[in-house]
Amino acid sequence: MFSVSPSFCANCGVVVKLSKLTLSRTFFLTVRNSIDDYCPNLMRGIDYLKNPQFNKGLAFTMQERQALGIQGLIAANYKTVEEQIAICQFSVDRYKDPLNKYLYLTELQDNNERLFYELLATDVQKFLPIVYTPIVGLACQRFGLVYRRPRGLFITIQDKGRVASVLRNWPVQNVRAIVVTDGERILGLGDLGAYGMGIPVGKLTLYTALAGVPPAYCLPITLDVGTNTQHLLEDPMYIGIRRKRARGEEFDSFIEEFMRACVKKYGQDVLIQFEDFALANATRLLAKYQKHYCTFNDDIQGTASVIVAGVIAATRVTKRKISDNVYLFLGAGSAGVGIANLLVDAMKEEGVKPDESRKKIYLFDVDGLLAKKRKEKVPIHAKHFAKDMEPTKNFEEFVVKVKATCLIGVSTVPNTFTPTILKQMAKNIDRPMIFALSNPTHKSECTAQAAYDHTEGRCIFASGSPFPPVKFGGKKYYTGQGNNSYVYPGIALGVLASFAHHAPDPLFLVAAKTLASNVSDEDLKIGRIYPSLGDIKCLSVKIAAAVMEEVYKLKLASLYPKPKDCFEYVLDYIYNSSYQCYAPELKDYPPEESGIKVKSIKEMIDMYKAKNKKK
Ligand SMILES: NC(=O)C1=CN([C@@H]2O[C@H](COP(=O)(O)OP(=O)(O)OC[C@H]3O[C@@H](n4cnc5c(N)ncnc54)[C@H](OP(=O)(O)O)[C@@H]3O)[C@@H](O)[C@H]2O)C=CC1
Ligand SMILES: CC(=O)C(=O)O
Ligand SMILES: [Mg+2]
Repeated sequence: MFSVSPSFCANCGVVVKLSKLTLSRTFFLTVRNSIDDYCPNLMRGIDYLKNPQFNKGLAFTMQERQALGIQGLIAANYKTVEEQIAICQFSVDRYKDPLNKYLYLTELQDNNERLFYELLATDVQKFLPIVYTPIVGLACQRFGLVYRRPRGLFITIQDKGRVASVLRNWPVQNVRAIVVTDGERILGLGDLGAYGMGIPVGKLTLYTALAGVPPAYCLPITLDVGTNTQHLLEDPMYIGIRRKRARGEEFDSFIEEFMRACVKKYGQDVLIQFEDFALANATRLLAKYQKHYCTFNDDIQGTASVIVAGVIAATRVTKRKISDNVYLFLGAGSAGVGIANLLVDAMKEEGVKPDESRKKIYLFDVDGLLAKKRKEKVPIHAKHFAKDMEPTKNFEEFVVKVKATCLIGVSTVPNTFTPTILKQMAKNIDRPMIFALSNPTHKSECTAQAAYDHTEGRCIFASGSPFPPVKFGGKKYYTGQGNNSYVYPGIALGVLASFAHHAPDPLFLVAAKTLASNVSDEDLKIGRIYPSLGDIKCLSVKIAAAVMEEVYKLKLASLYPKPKDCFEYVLDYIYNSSYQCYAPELKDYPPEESGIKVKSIKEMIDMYKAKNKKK
């Protein structure tokens, strides 16, 4: 903590008084951003209401209303943030259609950013499925309907040659993290083109909600290179350019221009997270840019990290080492091969050589087992996992043949882990591991309940999207969410806090180990191989601190000297979503009161519900 008084406005050169405020470094950075981008000397009172970074709704005190000149522009009543949260929770609950819940939260984010993040923090378990998978998938499919206020930047293939100038239109100057998609493989929903914007927006919302990355640092981008989905090209609501996808040189040179423009505008340490690109481009672009930019592919590396974490945590239940398992994948794309590669790295730490560990990993794609002799080509990114075995397309038989102990579904095809397959897994081993990772929920390879039902309740289960608790043998189990959201926000935070200029694979293994070490015995007892989402922010800070240590070890940091205590440093760095005070000099006034005395958010919601019922 340190005092800042006074500060200097980069826009107009006028000294801005932030006196008498002791500001955390985070707040300082946030305020600086705000000053740079929204010079208070240019802001009129109404702008405090219109700008989601500043807006507090009825939580503006009378002193603030007078000081900012907004008295009368909002209703007279004062509401505490707790009351506002209660109203929001009540409102979300009133919507039955999940898309309306999504819309409500999006509008809140667009109107009052701090309240939005405060609300999310009250119940991550409840709100995550709305702003993220599965409902974000639905929102993407209906994005023409959902799209209202601009959020995120669209750069189209028609902007080729002018990408830098489009990037300049983004109103915030010191962006530090970009999540970019081209919309070709949105969750397991296929090519949604420009409708894919929901994904970078949702992913970056989690940067802030789960890891406290200041929202002003975050820029969601959709590279609109067309779509091959015919019904979208014919959809009158479609918001993207109407053409088939750019491929080959046209696509590659566009991406190249985009990457260079990002670094030119935001510096060499701007973090660029690739999200939901289709297989061929995802693997190729990662290989091309990984060593030259601060970039990672979440579907490949983030997913690998979270699943390896789950496998490590499960060793405490199964009493088998990572290398004691036989891994069988349904799906050999970005996620599948990413996980397989990181499993090999994890087994190396158990003293198993890569050639040996690869023998324990089998992958299937649409054309069956990745076998050297099969007539269909084995994709280049997965060649090292191809087996000297007879080709087969019979997954069910193969589960028996290799006595699989861990099934990993990343195929986008629902219900492919059939009852027969699950029963066989229970015959293969006492505690089979079942990862049904395809998103959103209706794409999952099996449900949590089916996994328990067909393995006599002996499985260890995780899914990409959340499932309700499982009932089996008179007990309730709370299965975990094997989703990259457990790690990518924390990894990004560590990379940003250390000003790393690369984000290589070892960071993802470190994150996996940190995540696994935070799974408690209680978690394992109730069937979860991941920690409760209630502690996710603290977990992200731990992951970020561990990532920072690794960044320094690998000499990738640009922040020197290295902080003495990375955990403390990260804590000090993160965004505080509490409302800020805009009239500090009047701080001594008696506190505002809303007039209704209620004790808790729950009590307030009950009150609203009771009133609503009467009507
Ligand atoms: N839980 C999580 O955190 C994450 C989940 N995912 C989910 O995993 C799924 C896959 O993602 P990703 O790997 O990026 O996608 P890709 O398109 O890269 O890979 C999909 C793979 O599945 C294979 N496949 C498709 N249909 C079948 C089938 N009927 N039988 C066997 N294999 C099949 C494809 O084979 P082919 O190439 O031959 O067509 C390909 O190998 C998505 O649903 C996504 O939402 C992804 C990332 C993170
Ligand atoms: C979770 C995720 O990144 C995906 O399904 O693509
Ligand atoms: Mg993804």
